[in-house]
Amino acid sequence: MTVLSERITTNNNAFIQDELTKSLLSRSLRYVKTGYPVHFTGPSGSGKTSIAIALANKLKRPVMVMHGNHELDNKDLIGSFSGYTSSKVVDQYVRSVYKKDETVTESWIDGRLLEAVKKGYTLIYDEFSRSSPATNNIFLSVLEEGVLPLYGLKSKRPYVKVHPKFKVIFTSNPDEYAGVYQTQDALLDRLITLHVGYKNKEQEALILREKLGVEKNEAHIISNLVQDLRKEFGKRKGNPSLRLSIQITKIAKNDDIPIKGSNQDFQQLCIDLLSHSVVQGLEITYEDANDLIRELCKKTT
Ligand SMILES: Nc1ncnc2c1ncn2[C@@H]1O[C@H](COP(=O)(O)OP(=O)(O)OP(=O)(O)O)[C@@H](O)[C@H]1O
Repeated sequence: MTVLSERITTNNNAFIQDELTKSLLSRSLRYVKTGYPVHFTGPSGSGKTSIAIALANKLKRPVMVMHGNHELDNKDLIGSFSGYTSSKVVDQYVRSVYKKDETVTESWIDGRLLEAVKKGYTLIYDEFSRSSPATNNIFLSVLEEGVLPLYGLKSKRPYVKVHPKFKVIFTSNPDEYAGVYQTQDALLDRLITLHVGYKNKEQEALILREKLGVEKNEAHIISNLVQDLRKEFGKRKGNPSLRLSIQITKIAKNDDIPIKGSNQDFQQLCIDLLSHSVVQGLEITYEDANDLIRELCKKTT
């Protein structure tokens, strides 16, 4: 279980807000505060999880992060019995009298959703569409009726009431819906879905500068290169993401590789980090992908 109790402070983890991001964050905060769960959707590495964490931090409650996956089930969400505990009292106050009192109780461990719902945490349900619809169904009662049904829990009450401060923020990648689980319309109908797209050149360069402390022209070289590659991709899937721009910048900075399109070490670094996605996305050979990346690097100088 991941409970993020500290606010993000280090520069590396800084959440950089350009005008668009600021606006998205303040609009989503308004919706969450009014009681509507927000769902950030967009391609891989576009910043969905980062904005979800930034939004959760604004709510100033403990934050719990849960990652969707096909094995997640009601036991993970509600909880389960983990075994038995027994206690024994032996009373031999009077030597000739032996009295034994033994109690055996099943021990229960709260699941993540139950804990968050009871304690009023902010739950980030990252990549929720990777979990099966049967698992996600439980969110319908939480969001609609404000109760969490306690299947399998041998308690007198069949549900717990949702804490008034409990909030949930969802993220998903629409590219992953195909071939995985179809997102349930009933659940989506209860969420305010906001699209998080790739940043433009300026936004991406700003993040590289402020997060990693590179010079303005260096940040632009990397953001231009990645943006030019995105143009080559057009509407194809697997576009190079902000995550890749960050990786290139971090490695170049860490290893003193000059961030210059004409520098061979820099070109090689870009080839190493970008060629696989270029081969997959553009369906070309590694040789062609390497040539393309090298040419685009040279253009950035
Ligand atoms: N506004 C921002 N400021 C600083 N860093 C950011 C910002 N947005 C995204 N990042 C960084 O970009 C990278 C990708 O972001 P993130 O993990 O949030 O994307 P994602 O859309 O959730 O990706 P995935 O779908 O692959 O999980 C991370 O390293 C994150 O720290």
